[in-house]
Amino acid sequence: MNILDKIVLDKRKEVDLKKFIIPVSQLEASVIFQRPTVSLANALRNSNSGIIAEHKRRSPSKSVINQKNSVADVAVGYEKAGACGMSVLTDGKYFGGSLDDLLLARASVQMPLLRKEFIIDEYQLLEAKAHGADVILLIAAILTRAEIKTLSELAKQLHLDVLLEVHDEEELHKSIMPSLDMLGVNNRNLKTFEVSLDTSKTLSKLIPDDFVKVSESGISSTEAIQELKPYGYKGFLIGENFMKTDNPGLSALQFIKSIKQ
Ligand SMILES: O=C(O)c1ccccc1NCC(=O)[C@H](O)[C@H](O)COP(=O)(O)O
Repeated sequence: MNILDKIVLDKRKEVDLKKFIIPVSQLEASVIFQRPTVSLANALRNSNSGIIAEHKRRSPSKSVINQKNSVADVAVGYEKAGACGMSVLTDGKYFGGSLDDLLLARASVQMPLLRKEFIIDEYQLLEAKAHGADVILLIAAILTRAEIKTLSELAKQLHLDVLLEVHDEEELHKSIMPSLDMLGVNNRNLKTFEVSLDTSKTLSKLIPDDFVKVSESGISSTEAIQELKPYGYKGFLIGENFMKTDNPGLSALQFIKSIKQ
């Protein structure tokens, strides 16, 4: 069984249990649920850095990345650095994240927040909104076309942006539909965990111009950004490169400054 299959099996159990503990009515009644959302797609269209900076403690490919910095400090640092948005991993078992992380980030910054999660159920969209997310991630590798349609259309009704993530051509062809805002190409091969920017380069020409293109994973230098921009990428999702340092906000600041030079 591959890592995504394992994560999805655990996620199904987790979501089914959570529905009993916190009913939808309670999520919808929260004050934060009514908050107006901010579009990450628009922020990326109008930016010349395009950085989406991620809060990431650990991952299946790296057992320890950062256990030290608080999510609030990281969020404030990323916003001051000029990031277009922040990605907050909310999976506990594999990434050491939580919905509390999302809430703490929301309480600390105004920039668009992406709930980085393995979304398989409409309930998780309501949770995302009730914890301050502006954007949700849908991963083509774990969803059918019908599920992508249902989830993305609900997200749009909730005024959430949708970032759809693909790893290959087949996932891309299966997923394209008008209810998506951004198309993310993940450079990490989830079987080997190897990263290659060639994945973004190869798939870029197959992504229609109506979608904001985002390159995800394995970006560790400003040269990589300069290499990807001619392929039409407006967004760059970076986690480990910032989080592995003592001061992720400062690291993002230096990175963004050097892109703009
Ligand atoms: O990061 C992993 O090891 C991983 C494994 C299995 C599924 C997803 C995984 N990562 C999620 C992400 O998409 C990345 O955290 C994100 O793109 C940032 O990547 P990086 O800059 O390489 O930390």
